Parts: sequence; C-alpha cells; structure tokens
Amino acid sequence: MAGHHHEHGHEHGCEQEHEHDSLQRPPTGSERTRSISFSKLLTRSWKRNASSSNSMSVSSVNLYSDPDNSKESDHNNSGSEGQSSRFSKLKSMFQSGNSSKNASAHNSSQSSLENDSGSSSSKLRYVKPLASVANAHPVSPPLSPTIPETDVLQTPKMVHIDQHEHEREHSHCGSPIMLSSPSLSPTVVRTGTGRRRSPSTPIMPSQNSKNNSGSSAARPTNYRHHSSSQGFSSNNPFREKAGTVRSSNPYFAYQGLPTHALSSHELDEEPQLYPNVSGIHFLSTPTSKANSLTNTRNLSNLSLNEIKENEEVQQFNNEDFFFHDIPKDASLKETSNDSPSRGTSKSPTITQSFPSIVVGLDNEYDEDSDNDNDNEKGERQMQIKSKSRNLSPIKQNGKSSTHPRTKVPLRRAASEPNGLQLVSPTSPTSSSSARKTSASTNINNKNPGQSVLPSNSFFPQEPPPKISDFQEPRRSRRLRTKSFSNKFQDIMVGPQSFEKVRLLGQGDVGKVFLVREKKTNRVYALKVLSKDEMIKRNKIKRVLTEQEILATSNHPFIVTLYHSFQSEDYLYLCMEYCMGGEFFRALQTRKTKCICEDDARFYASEVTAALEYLHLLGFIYRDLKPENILLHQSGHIMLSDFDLSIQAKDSKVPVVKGSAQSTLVDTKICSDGFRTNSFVGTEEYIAPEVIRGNGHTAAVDWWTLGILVYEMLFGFTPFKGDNTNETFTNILKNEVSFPNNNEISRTCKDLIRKLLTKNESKRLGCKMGAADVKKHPFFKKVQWSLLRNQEPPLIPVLSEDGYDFAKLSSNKKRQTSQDNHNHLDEQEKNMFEERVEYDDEVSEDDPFHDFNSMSLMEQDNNSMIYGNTNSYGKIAYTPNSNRSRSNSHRTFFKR
Ligand SMILES: Nc1ncnc2c1ncn2[C@@H]1O[C@H](COP(=O)(O)OP(=O)(O)OP(=O)(O)O)[C@@H](O)[C@H]1O
Repeated sequence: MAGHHHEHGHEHGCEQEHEHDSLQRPPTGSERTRSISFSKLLTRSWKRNASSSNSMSVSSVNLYSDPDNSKESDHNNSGSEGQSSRFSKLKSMFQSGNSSKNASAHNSSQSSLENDSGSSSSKLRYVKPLASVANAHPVSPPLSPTIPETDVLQTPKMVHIDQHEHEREHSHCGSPIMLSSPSLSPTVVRTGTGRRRSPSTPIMPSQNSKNNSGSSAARPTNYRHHSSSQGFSSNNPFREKAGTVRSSNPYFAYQGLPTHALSSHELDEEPQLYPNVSGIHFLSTPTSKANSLTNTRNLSNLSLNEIKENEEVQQFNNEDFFFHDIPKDASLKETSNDSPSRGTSKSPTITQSFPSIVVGLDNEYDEDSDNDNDNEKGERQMQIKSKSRNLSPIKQNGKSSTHPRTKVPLRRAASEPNGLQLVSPTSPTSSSSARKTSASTNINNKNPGQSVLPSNSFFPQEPPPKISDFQEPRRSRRLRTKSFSNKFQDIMVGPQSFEKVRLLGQGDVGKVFLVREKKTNRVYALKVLSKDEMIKRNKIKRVLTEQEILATSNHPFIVTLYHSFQSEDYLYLCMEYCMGGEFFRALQTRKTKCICEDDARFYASEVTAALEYLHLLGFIYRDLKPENILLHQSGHIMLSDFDLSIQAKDSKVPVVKGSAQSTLVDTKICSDGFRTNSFVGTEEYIAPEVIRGNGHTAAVDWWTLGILVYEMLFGFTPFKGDNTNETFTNILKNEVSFPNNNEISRTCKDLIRKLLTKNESKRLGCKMGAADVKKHPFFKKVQWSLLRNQEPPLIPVLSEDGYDFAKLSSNKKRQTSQDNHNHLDEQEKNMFEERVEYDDEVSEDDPFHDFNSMSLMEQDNNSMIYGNTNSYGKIAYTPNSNRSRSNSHRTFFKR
C-alpha cells in the first residue's frame, strides 16, 4: 500500500500549495486521466458505483464505477445469505484461487481489466519499474517543512479520493525528488535524485504463468534454452538441482530475474537479452511510461491471481545457490552452516516463549480437544501448534454463552514480557472455578491498583460473589491455542464500534482508516481487508502472518494490535494510530530529504531493536523501508506492515552470550537453517540473495537496514538504476559509494558498507544477528536498554491552522459528521456495518478460519482521544527542541 498516497508536493512549490490543489481545485482533464489509470489499479470489488454527484469527486466516479460489480449484490444479500452458502462461496473462491483451474477468478478479473482499453492493470503496481517514469519531471522545488493532510470533515469526498489519487499519481508518475544539498558530490551517480515512494505493494512472489499467453507459457522451454546459453553444461549438478527450485519459482530459472522485473511487453515478445559482465542475462526493461502502462496488463492479471508462495524452503543445497554466476565475494555455500553458535544450548535466562507457530501449517488439534479437561491439556500442548480445531457452530450454545462482555480490569498487557507463561496451564483437575483461580494469579490480568487475590486457602470453597471481576477473560477455544492467547481475549468490539474519520492509506486488498471508537472516543488505525480480494490474490497466508506477528509482538517499536476480527466479507486489524504517519513522509519534509548522522543513529538504533525483537521471535521482516516505519506521536518509530514477513519454521531459543554487563543475544540462531525463496521486498531495498533467487535468511533485514541508513543520510538509495534491471544489476555488482560528504563519519560509512556486503555470509549480522550490529562502533554510544528514553529528532504535531474541532460549531460538527456518513460509499458502509463473525462461528474449512477475532487484554491503553482539540487531519513535524537545545541526544548517548 505504500505507494499510493502521501507523496507531497514534488511538483509544487511547497506541500501546502499541493494540499490546496488537492482540496480545492476541480480535477483537470489530466487528473481525470490519471484517475482512470489509478482506477485500473483497483480491482472490481474495490470499486464503487458512480453514484456520487459531487463534482469534486469525479475521480471517485472514475475510480469506482463498475456496473458489473457482483460484490454489490453479495453485500445486498448478505443479510439473508445463509452461513453455509457463504462458506461454500468462500470455499469455491478459495479453491478457484488456488487450483490450476482457477480460470474463473483469474479470467473474470483479467477480462474486466482487459475491457478497459489502455489501462494499466492492478499488476502494474507490481511490475512497473519505478524508474520507468522517473524522468518525467526532472526538477522539484524545495518542499515546505510541513506535511499537509486534508481534513475529511470539511471535504470528505476530496480527501478520500482526490488526495489519494493525487498521491498515487505522484507515486507512480511524479517527479523524482531532487536533492538540493550542495554538499553532495557531483561525482556520485544519481546525486540529487531522491527516491520516489516505493511501490505500494512491493515486489511479490509469483508463480509461473501457465495461464498467460505468449512467452510465459513457453517459459520452461525458454528456461532450458537460456540456461544453456548461459554456459551451463547439461551435466552441471546445479542445473539438476535447479529443477527443484525451478518448480517453485521458475522465473529465476528462466533468466535470472523474476518476472516482476519485466514488463509484459518483454514477456509477450521475444526476450531481448543483453549480457553483463557477471554473465547474468537480464532482459532490458522498457523505460517509457507508455510501454509500462499499456503492456503490463496480461502479466499483471496473471501475477495477481497467481501469487503463491513456496516459502519454508528450509535448506538449500549448495548447488541451488548457483543459479547464476555470483559476484566474486559471494560464498553463499557457507551460509547455512556458519553460525558459531549453531546447535548450542538453550539460555537459562531467557524466559520468553518463542512461538513455533507456522501459519498455514496443518497441525491438527488433539482429537480430544472437545473435552474440557483435555482442552486445557491441549492448551498447553498447543502453544506450539498453529492450527486448532474449531468448535463446530453446532456445538455452541449460542453467542451469548461464548461472549459475555465482562469488563475485566487489566494491566496493560503490552508492558508484560510477551513470553512469560502467565496464562498458567491450569491443573488437570481444573474446572471453570479453577480457571478463575488461575486467573487470579495471572499477573496479566490483575489490576495494578489492586493486590493479588489471596489464594484459595483464605477463602471459602465458593468464590466470593464479586469474583467475576477477576474472571479469566473469555477466549474462544481456538484463541486459547494461540501463542498470543495470554494477551488476548474474545473480541470486545465489532465494525460498528468504530466511526471512520478518514482514510489513511490503501492497498490492493484493503484500506487503512483512521477511526474513532464510539464508546471510548479513542482513535485507532483500522485496516480493513477484503476477503474476496485476498482469496483472488492468494494473500490469505500473508494476512494470517500479519495477524500472527502483530498479535505476538509486544514491543515499543512495533505497532500495537488492539483488536482483530472478521465479518462475512472483511478482516479487520485495529491498531494503534501512529500519528506521525510514515517516516518516509517525515524524511520528505527535510529540505535535503535527509537527516544528520546523529538523527540517523537514533532511527537506526530503534529499527535495529525492533528487528532484533522480530528475529528473536523467528520472524524475518523482509520489507524494511521508510514507508513501513511509522512515527508514533512521541516521535519514536513503529514498524508496521508485516504482510511480507515470514516466520522461520522451528524457530529456536536464542543463546545469550557475554557478561551481565554486556549481554548479547544471538538472534541469528532463532531462524538458523531457515531459508526461504520468495521474491519479496521493495526494489531499491532488495538484497542480492533475493534477486539471485537462492533463498534468503534473516540477513536480508540487515541489508535493508544498510539501505535505510544510507537513505536517511543522503536522501536516496545507493543502488537505484534507471530501471529495475539496472537497479538489480547495481545491487548485485556495485559497491556502495558515498557522496563526497565529510559530514558522514568513517564509522558510519563502515557500518553501511558492512551491512551492504553482498555476500550474506560475510554481512554484518551474519554471526550473531542483531548483536553484531549493535556492537558496531557506529552504535557504540547507544544505550540500548534506554532507547525509549531518547528524545526523538522529529516530533509529529497536530497543526493549528483551523482544523480544530473547537473552531467548528457543534451544529456544523454534527452536520459534517452526517455528511461524512452520507458520503460513505456502499462498500465502506458495509465495512463499518457488518457483523463480527466470532471464532467459533468460522468453520474449519473456511480459508480465514485461522484469523482470530480477539481483543487485547488491556483497558488503559495509550491510544489518543479523538476530538479533544483536533481532527487529526494535519500533521507537521517539528525538530525536537529538547533534543537540540539541551543536546540531550549527546547526553543520552554514552560518552
Ligand atoms: N497504525 C497506523 N497508524 C497510522 N497510519 C497507518 C497505520 N497503519 C497503516 N497506516 C497507513 O496506511 C498505509 C497502508 O498501511 P499498510 O502498508 O499496513 O497497508 P497494506 O494494505 O498492508 O499495504 P501494502 O499493500 O503496502 O501491503 C501506511 O502506509 C500508512 O500510511
């Protein structure tokens, strides 16, 4: 989603102007044209009827008009549609989405797109090289230091559609950001060219394109042809081995680059190969916008409907690493065995549990799970299982029995160490009363203001009458088996609990809204994902992973998940609202699009801490970039968007090394031996081993950290080429070079170089993961345990220019809110009106069975209160005066 929005003012003198353009100027012809292009990026069920008469929302009409929207009728009938028919609908979609005969989903989507002549399809977002339009606007004037955002309450339509469209337009077609920093050396290629926003949906894994016409159908033949042309002998063991990998990702086998790097133009015609010095053959990528727009359609449809991962490729044979000639420094053979700590003993000091859940793994629940006692036994056992048997709806006594809404006074779960086994497995003789007792000793559940309940021996046999306050929160049977069950209880909210404030972002399968919880007035970011779209695009596993990571995580630099739930048509992730938005935007507010080394150290250290935590849990993030780093209102970072992440199978317990003073945790061991072969990431951030298709490990996250630090310091990424192929070639071959900028210290350059080591087995982080990185001299003065106490360099502030609620009359407020509601399109209405499907109602064969409906067990959360003073419409970033005045960062960092 990262590429659709919030691109600011690259063509205009300042962002403020830009915003006014977006808000007030009627759409021009070109905007409409662009909105048409944008509309093609959306698939049918995300479109809405062109019923609006609002002249300002012409783009919305273009954007959403779709007379054939069959989803509408689904929605209309949703009330009467029986559950079984719904299951069968989903099931059939699921099957059609996965089977080789998925023609119906595939074709319907494809044909709808093909009917739009000249359109770019939604796949455009995946395949279009960033640089293909990069030269459209060579110069960009300096930007204003404020980030404007529109106020939906004043012009709701415009905000939701036009601003968004405008941003997308910039994202895809806008000018590159030009750096005006005089300190940058003219000798550096692309100096002065800032990075445009990365594609909203990063490069995704894809399967072969059997259903497509043209060369893709002939790919296996071509593969053989080209591999021989690359000089591999027929008895080359690599080629034998390559067959295995080829079957999982034939694009790599075909010609060295995944098809995502190619336009359909190239696929539909004879590939034009050009050799490079490394012997890798890349197809030349057309760089004209016209080519990109007109020729990506088939591939786009194809890939979107055929995204299917072959993750969990645990061990690659050495031969598998050599699909292509590998740059001299690469010695990937060592990678899976080079950990000095591999196989070493467990740390006695780490009490955190490391969930071994692997999303999608078909571990079935114990057969006796229906039995109460066995449940609890199962509860213990299932700490390591991924999929529980769900209660059949028939076995339920009705929802009321499953979901009593007892409000439990709870301590903020987020402050608890995630893995402490606080939800104590109750004794085998447990009953419901025993569970209550166990709850009383569960420190997760106790009110900080109250003492722990005395043990049973001080009480009569029967619990006291008011004991309900201390009841263990209700959890569905399925939820109890999850690794994060100690944090969550049955869902306490539903779509109707929230009111949309404005749209924050949009991806190919969902939207993220700023919402207000009606009951508490708290604001959240609500990510709403369309089930149909996920099924069509095989993204089910991704959202399950995302939920898993968000729910499992409990870290100050990872966005907090408060609720997740599903309805008939949507999945919902209700997260902490990060008021500062994307770090990318904050960077853009700097005149030079970059920040000083001290500030970069601040963000890099927080990112490192977040990555360390993820790696400890066995997760590989895989999509680090400024767009996915959100800024909390405090100015600290929050990692978000985990849909490209993956969890290592059989993640291991970390090993602690060092003295008490300098404890180092070996995070590498947590996912040691795990390699995965998906082609995921974002073009300019992608690691060499991912391009090679040899499989990758958690080391990719350290590579992306190197790119991030570089971009923070210089305003552009180090390997960007004029097109995707060139970027990939640069990544594989070029050493990182630095602008002639004396302000960057040698240790900083050394850090970047070490993180950007192409050979992953020599890269910083290859031995002990995060511990290696933290030990680097660049971070020497960082006090890792006090990161949260650092003064952030930039603080997001709500703007004071007239968007305050206080300045709106209460009448107007009501009216605005009413207007806002009226303008909600049908789809959004549905999003906020559908009924929650509770865990126990979702049948086992439902593709979304594993998506839990649950609420975080905390009532005293830190989310902001809506409407106190501001509509949250406009955010600016101010340099943190505390930090600069008192030099607190200097005093903070160790001397
Ligand atoms: N917790 C949050 N607080 C504030 N803004 C958010 C939050 N979560 C998401 N957003 C905004 O919504 C945008 C889209 O979010 P996100 O990237 O998670 O969605 P997505 O559908 O997964 O996108 P993608 O297609 O890139 O995977 C973000 O770039 C950000 O601007």
